[in-house]
Amino acid sequence: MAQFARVSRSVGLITLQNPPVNALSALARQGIVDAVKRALSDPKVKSVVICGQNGIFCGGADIKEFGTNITGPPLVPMIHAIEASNKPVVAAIEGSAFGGGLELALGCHYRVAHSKAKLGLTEVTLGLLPAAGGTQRLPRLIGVPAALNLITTGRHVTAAEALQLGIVDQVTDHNTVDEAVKFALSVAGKSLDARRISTYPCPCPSDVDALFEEVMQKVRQSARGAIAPIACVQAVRAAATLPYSQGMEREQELMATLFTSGQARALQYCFFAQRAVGRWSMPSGARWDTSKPRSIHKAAVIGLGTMGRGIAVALAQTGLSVVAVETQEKQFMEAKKMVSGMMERGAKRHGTAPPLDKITYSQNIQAVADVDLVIEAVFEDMALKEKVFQQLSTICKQGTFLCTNTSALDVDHLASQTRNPELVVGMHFFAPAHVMKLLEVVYGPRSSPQAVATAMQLGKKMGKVSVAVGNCRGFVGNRMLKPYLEQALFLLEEGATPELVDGALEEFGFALGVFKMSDLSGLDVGWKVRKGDGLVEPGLASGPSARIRQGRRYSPLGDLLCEQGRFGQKTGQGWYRY
Ligand SMILES: CCCCCC/C=C/CC(=O)SCCNC(=O)CCNC(=O)[C@H](O)C(C)(C)COP(=O)(O)OP(=O)(O)OC[C@H]1O[C@@H](n2cnc3c(N)ncnc32)[C@H](O)[C@@H]1OP(=O)(O)O
Repeated sequence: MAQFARVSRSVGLITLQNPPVNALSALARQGIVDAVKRALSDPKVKSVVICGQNGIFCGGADIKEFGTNITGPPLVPMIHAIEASNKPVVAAIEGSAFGGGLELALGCHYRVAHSKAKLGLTEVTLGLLPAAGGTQRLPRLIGVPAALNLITTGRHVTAAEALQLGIVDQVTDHNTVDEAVKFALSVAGKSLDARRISTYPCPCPSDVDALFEEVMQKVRQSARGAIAPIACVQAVRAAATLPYSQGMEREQELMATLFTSGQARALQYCFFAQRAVGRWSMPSGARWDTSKPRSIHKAAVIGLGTMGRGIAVALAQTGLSVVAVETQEKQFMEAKKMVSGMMERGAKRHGTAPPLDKITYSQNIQAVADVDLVIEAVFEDMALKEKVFQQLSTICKQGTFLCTNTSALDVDHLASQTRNPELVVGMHFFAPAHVMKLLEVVYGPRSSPQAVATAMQLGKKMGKVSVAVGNCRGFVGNRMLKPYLEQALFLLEEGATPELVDGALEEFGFALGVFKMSDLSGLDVGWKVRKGDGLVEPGLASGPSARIRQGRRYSPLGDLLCEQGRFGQKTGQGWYRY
């Protein structure tokens, strides 16, 4: 799992070989330990380069090993042995160096990265902390504030930023291993005293207490119930206030509390689940690996209400040309302003230019004639959607994929309104569509594998976690949401306020409470669906009997709000007043 070779006469080249991401499994760690021993004991080897095969340095510890009886050499002593080596060790970073992979690189004396490489201590995203010395070495290398930022968020930095921060010593556009070998030759025989990060003093501001107090407050607010970011701050605090060896002890102690936590297990489950959904299949036997998607360059969005606006922004941010169609004058003018504002705010956050020129607006549905894919996002009304699909079927060029953003309606019925039902799938986004990661790709019995593959690929390109689901009322996402919404309403009937329920959910870790989320999505959509399901019975006498529908407990509170025209943010009133 790690190959050793001598190159350029005096450089020991250790190549991690554990596809697909060179994760540090027990065998890989054993391979590294053996190869390092060999390099250090070979008198012809004057310096060492560690790299990963297939253009990726290392994706970190092997997450599949977590929760199992971990065997093989542990990471911490392995990295210490590399750092303690009296021959210079250079990490050649291509692709990714994440988690334990970056910690391995921080144990090396030098780091050379390819310009396209990404680096990060990503453990926090898996409910952990960088427990192979990462919380102790990174602050010593780049300072406490920058290290806190990286470790508590797990964000990926580019090679350029890593160079600026001082994480890497050289960035190259050429062959990284060749450059690292050259580098290794140039530093052979030089003193390593100033290159062992664990021996550095931790650069620390004078008022450590105030700094950590402030950071802890910020992290508590943004982490919302997550325990790993808090432990990350505590571990970095140990780096700032304790000698290295004691800091390491603290790091291990904190990791032990996280390692078996429910949060870590859930986040790791989520990591693999998000990858598993990419391996979709259909009842016909069509699969992700046998279905070829088509490239989409130009797309259209029909209907610029709450969802349509978000979808248009998400498509434009992906770099696609977008035709945004809204036939109602008032909504059209409002949407144009809102969409531009959304793109400007997004661009400001990312320090990029807003892709305003990617969207052309029209009040005429004929404007979609030459697009590769249409996403219909008109109001949740079957008759209206039927009409739109009939029109699209005649207007669009041959082969255009026709997608619906319906949250519950029958995709197959919509397909039957078109000449080419095989081109029809659902692309169901969640509000706000330019932010939320989940995308349901809904296939009907007539959807072609290519239509599904194309929608799945487009979703991935848009940064979404795309999940292929069958065609049934509410699909999967809204079926999961239903009991959650129901229980929230029952809490109101039992005396809670929307604010109280939302507060508890947000404290638990939800980005938005259920009532705020419903106001954002629009209450009228669910109302329409409930009417379609025969659940809405206006004018019923109050009291317990009115609260049983179709044999189950039912709360009409959402319906009562909608009867008053309170549809959420878009009407200025919903569960809250705006
Ligand atoms: C007491 C114990 C002490 C331990 C102390 C040390 C602790 C260290 C903690 C860590 O290092 S935790 C791991 C940190 N690493 C990460 O967060 C990186 C996770 N991976 C990624 O972000 C991405 O996979 C990638 C590396 C950027 C590659 O992305 P890409 O889109 O190219 O491919 P994917 O589809 O995501 O992955 C391909 C394939 O590889 C599997 N995989 C990825 N990373 C790991 C990993 N670290 N361990 C095991 N398996 C990994 C992934 O599941 C995919 O597999 P599949 O079968 O094809 O689904």
